[in-house]
Amino acid sequence: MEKLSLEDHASSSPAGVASPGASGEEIATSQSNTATAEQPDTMVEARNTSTMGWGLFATQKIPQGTRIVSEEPLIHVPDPVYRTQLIERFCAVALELPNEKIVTLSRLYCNPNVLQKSDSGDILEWYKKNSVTDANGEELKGKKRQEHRKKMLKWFGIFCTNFTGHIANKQVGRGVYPMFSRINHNCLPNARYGWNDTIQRLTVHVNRDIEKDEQIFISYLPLAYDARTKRVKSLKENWGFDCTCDACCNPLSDPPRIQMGIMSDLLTSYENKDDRFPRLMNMAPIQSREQALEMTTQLAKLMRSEGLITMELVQLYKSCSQYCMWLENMDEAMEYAEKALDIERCLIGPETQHLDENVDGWMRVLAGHVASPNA
Ligand SMILES: C[S@@+](CC[C@H](N)C(=O)[O-])C[C@H]1O[C@@H](n2cnc3c(N)ncnc32)[C@H](O)[C@@H]1O
Repeated sequence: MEKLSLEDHASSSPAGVASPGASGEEIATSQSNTATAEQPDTMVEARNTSTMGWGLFATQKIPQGTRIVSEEPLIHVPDPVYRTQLIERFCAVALELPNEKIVTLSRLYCNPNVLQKSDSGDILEWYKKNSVTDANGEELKGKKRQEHRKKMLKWFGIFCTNFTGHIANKQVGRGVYPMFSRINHNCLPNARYGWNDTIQRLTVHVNRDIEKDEQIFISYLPLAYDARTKRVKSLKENWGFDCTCDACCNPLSDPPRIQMGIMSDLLTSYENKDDRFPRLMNMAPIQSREQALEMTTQLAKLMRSEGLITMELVQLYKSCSQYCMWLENMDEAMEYAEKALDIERCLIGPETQHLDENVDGWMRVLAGHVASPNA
């Protein structure tokens, strides 16, 4: 794989600091982690940090593109239509979980902000309609039933704090993963996560070389281009913390992100043949494939110089490749496709059959076009 040249913007937290974490409980991550051939279970471990509760740390140097986590869900809840349905489904699934899984779940962090006022009442309603039994099959009554209900509310809070979307066994749902749940946020993440439908696992890959004892970070936010104030607000509202990452503390990191956002919106306007955004911004719209190629190349360059190695970058290189093909520059089309493939492999690994438009598929289209250019 081509070495992606990145500036090292890593923010690392002190390793092994003995101070109370968000959850304040000891965990043995190597037990909860499902190791695979690609994932030695010694490569990363959860450690307490001084400011972020638990975090995931590298126990050794890790080369860029390495899969550091590959997990099956601890719990899977089918996607609901509304909140009450989520609670009903969660309670039903949680009740069936084997004890060791409940123990693992209950050790994870619970962000108190995630629970809504109505949740406690909705759980009470569920308990009114359903019988709950103990390990011997005897129905829980009175105080025991009440205690169980309180625990259920806590487990639900933990679930809401840590779940991520997935498609387990062809069913769209939400899953909690023990190792993944310990990864903190950074607006300049050094890792990327995603559900891999091909191998039916949640995977995390590092997007640059990682030093021993460095903390692993993902981004909790969907878009890298958002400005600092927007990111800080969203993280506070949804995850309950004040982001103090380098990008949020340094006002100079804002102009490139804002610039990237504008470039991305201009490109979207061109692709959608909708000039409202450039008119609103009083900017010249993109008018030709040559201009679109130029702007996409610049945007990709800016992302790389900022250290943002994300799936957006894969899409940008793929678009560059597409524009080059339309402009009948097949050599460059292939070069951009290879760059896209390099980054896709780095962030997902080779198992990408589940993606509708993976780069392998695009390369086959390119090869077909070279074989019969007028097809
Ligand atoms: C999914 S958990 C991550 C692991 C968590 N730190 C733990 O102790 O298990 C998400 C929570 O971690 C904390 N967190 C994540 N990133 C953080 C950051 N950059 N700064 C401070 N707290 C952070 C917040 O409390 C957030 O709600």
